[in-house]
Amino acid sequence: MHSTRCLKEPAPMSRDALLATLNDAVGKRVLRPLDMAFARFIAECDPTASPQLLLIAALTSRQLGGGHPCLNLHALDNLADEQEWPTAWRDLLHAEPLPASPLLAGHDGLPDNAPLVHDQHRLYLRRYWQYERRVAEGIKARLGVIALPADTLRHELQRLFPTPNQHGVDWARVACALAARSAFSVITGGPGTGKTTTVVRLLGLLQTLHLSENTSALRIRLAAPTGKAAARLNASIAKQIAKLDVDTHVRTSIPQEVETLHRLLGARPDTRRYAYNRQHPLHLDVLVIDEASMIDLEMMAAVLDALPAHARLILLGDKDQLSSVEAGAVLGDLGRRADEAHYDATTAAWLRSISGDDVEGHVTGDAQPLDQHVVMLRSSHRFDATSGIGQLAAAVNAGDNARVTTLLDTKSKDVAWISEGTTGASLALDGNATQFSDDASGHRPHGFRFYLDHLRQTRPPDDADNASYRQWARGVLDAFSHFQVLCAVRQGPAGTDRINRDIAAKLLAAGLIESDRGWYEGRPVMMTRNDYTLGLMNGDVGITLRMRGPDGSLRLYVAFPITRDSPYAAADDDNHVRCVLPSRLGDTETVYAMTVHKSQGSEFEHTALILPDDAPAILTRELLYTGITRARSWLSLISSRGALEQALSQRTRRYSGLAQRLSHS
Ligand SMILES: Nc1ncnc2c1ncn2[C@@H]1O[C@H](COP(=O)(O)OP(=O)(O)OP(=O)(O)O)[C@@H](O)[C@H]1O
Repeated sequence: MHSTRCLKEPAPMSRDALLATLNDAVGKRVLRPLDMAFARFIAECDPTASPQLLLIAALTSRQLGGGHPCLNLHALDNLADEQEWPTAWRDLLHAEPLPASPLLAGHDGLPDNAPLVHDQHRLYLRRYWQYERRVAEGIKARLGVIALPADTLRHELQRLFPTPNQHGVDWARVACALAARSAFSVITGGPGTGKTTTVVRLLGLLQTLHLSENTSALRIRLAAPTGKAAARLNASIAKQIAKLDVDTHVRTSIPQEVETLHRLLGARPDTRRYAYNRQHPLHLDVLVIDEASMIDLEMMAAVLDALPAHARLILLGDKDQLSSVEAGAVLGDLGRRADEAHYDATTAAWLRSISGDDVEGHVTGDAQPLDQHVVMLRSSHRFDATSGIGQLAAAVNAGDNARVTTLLDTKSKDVAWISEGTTGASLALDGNATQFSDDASGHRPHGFRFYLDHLRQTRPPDDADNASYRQWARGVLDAFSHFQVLCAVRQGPAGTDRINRDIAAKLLAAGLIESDRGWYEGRPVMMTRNDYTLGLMNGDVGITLRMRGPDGSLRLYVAFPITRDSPYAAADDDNHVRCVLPSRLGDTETVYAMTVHKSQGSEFEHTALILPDDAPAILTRELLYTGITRARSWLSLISSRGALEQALSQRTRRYSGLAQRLSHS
């Protein structure tokens, strides 16, 4: 469509006729009611606004619903096909130039009250244009090189990486070296590639370098986008700090507490504003954010706004995972060139002299400043060469259909493929254990019977104290987190709604739960919205348990795991459980099965991933990869061959201008 844009006149169409097509599109779910409302708002604000302007307003708004911060005018053809736009719109969109209107600002953002901004070949709602610019500016301001004492750096790197690397370049060492000399770095890699281990070494290095010249330590904060991800990093970081070979005062100056980004920034109920911002920056020198693939554009803008100018930002995450639920694909944009690395000759020479790593094979002529701040960790220490999960994840990432098929057709110790005959609910009780080859260690995957048996077998006596009940609740929550069913969609025969109902019915029939409706003991629920009053966030998972109330009676409560930094974490209680009456919980849903999107930031010993046959558009390589990599020890994949092939053949694409803004820094 772009190639012909300047050749045609817009097809005549009245505003009313256009608004009628928008209305139709809402009926067909091509547009959201919100997009229609935005077009109407533009029509009301500017009685002269052309039909073309109203249409691009609706489409730009619609893009946000699909996670794109902008409407890419160079991709109109693709979008029209993907999103099934009516043909009546196509002619209108061919018109060039875009109509002049006080409601449409240029790339300088003027007029500054215009709700739409046209920058290069992209159209934005102003708020998202501002976020993107602020993110780009915040990152660009940190792309300089920090001068470091070379001898000390060399010596400390040798101390942190004492064993010579057998496989050429030690990417963890490269990550530490490059991140040490800059205020912005991205460390990306798949599951178990050593991101946490590397960042702990990096923090040890930064703190050692700093303390060699200063008396007070660097103020370091660790954060993650969700409570689950924060809790996971909390557990792994503590282990890695204990192993770190640095002086004791350096080790004790590295924090172990990981907080959620919302809490770090001081989120306030019912507002998008945070307590920490440009006017009131955070009190820190180094900020590490894990699971950065989950950070959307708006959140990243808020983080960069709140970061003091001198502070370093280190992002950890897996660039190949699904992007954030909200608009933007920040880590994907930042890491899009990470596979090849694209270092320049200066970076390569510096690395050779400092860490001894030879990255010559990753030097390219088109190296960009951002590339010098991105390192990809390339081998998994969690999945060995025989691990089905590890090999499958790699083959999916590469889109290698033949390899995926070979791997799935071979019986393995940790992957079972069920291509027909079950919807997934039937394996939910016992976890499909018979489908896996024997594990030499005797470990077996479990299903939901595991936590429900645990619930019954470890229940405290009626007269037990509150602490015993909380300890019990923690144990049940831990047992529940062993197994999770993941679906690609919510609706349809393989969607979470249906699978949750089916699983509850099976558990009821097996006598494992007392009801499959309303609130019953054992019911797992997920928060579907942030509740700042209760200190619970969208995505938090709790389990309904009969527990002791303040009046001593036993009642149903929902027990949620909370992070140590939560205001509800009792100092005298290591169980970190928050118990809430079901009647106080607003939006929740049953969560034997959750969507892959919601599972980001979590891992389960055994994951059952169900792909639908009736929702091909949703199936992408990133979704499949994200679902597979939620499994730590066992994966049951329930999918037809067709659904798998569909997922492998499609990529998730987010239209954004961030990469381009950063490419000419
Ligand atoms: N260079 C290494 N050599 C050997 N083992 C390592 C190395 N780096 C990390 N490990 C081990 O591999 C495991 C995974 O490491 P780590 O938790 O740092 O990876 P990650 O990328 O952060 O994982 P996740 O996917 O859970 O975020 C840990 O047990 C860690 O001790």
